[in-house]
Amino acid sequence: DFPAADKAYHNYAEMIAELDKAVAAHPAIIRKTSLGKSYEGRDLPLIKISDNVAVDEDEPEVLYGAHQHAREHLTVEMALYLVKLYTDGYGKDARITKLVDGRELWIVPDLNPDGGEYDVATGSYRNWRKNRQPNAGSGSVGTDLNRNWSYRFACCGGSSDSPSSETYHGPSAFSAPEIQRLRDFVLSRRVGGVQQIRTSIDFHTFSELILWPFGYTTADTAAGLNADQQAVFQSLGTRMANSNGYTPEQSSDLYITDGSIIDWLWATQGIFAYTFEMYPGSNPSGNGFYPPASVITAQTARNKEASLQLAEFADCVYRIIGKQA
Ligand SMILES: CC(C)C[C@H](NS(N)(=O)=O)C(=O)O
Ligand SMILES: [Ca+2]
Ligand SMILES: [Ca+2]
Ligand SMILES: [Zn+2]
Repeated sequence: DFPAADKAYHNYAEMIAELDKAVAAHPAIIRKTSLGKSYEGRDLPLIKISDNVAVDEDEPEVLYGAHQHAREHLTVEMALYLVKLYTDGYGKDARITKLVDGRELWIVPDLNPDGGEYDVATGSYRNWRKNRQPNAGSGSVGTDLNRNWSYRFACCGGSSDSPSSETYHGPSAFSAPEIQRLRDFVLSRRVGGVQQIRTSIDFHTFSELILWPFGYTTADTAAGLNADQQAVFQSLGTRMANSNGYTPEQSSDLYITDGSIIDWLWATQGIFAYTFEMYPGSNPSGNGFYPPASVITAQTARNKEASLQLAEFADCVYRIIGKQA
């Protein structure tokens, strides 16, 4: 479990219990199902929040994801914050109510439960990043889930071929079961050949950044990402950054990554997908991946406005540059 001082962070069982509490309290608007299982067999919970939640209605869909990287525990707290925001606010806050009535909101609170549990298993942090899948022919364990997506997989020096590396991309794209499960869910949201999910945030820590595609190239525009689309990404990214004080930039401005989730979500599904790197902004005296539990409330609420904007623009993201699709 987490070190005693950090007990306010939710371990896997506590996270599941928190989700079940929300479902019990608001059954008309929230439903918990599953993406399937992690490598070690843990359930990967999938949350849907919407009016008539059991019905697939013709409403723009939004995906919030968290915890691809094990040590980035604050992102699980961010996902739980969003669950509470959209359920406790329903029927009370007009803006929240309008979104829950007019959108279908998907939240994946924990894509890497095996890594997260391993990181805290001894009561002292292990600084673990990857999943817990063994690598054939190697003593090293784990694939970097944010390098295992298939778009431009291992193309450009943005990941490692070495199983012992923190950014090991895995033996092939989609080799990690957790990534297969999230891929399958996103593909299942193609209805009549049209992807219903319009916008997405993948939460990470740290550095306080809002990042948009592409990660695999420093070029602002490229095949599959034209000037209008780049302008949309930049405009919405900047607007969200104005609300939370993060720095908005193209993902590759930080460093080149290949096989990342947002490149796949955009290039293959046309989803306006962002990576949020949360608090802290820089590496303090300690370890930036383990901020004290005392910051959870402020640093999750800090992303309220941006999270709502992402959902509000999901009906037509091009509106933000004054255009239609
Ligand atoms: C999304 C990219 C550009 C940054 C991310 N950084 S993290 N969250 O692993 O420290 C990563 O390396 O996956
Ligand atoms: Ca609905
Ligand atoms: Ca729908
Ligand atoms: Zn990360």
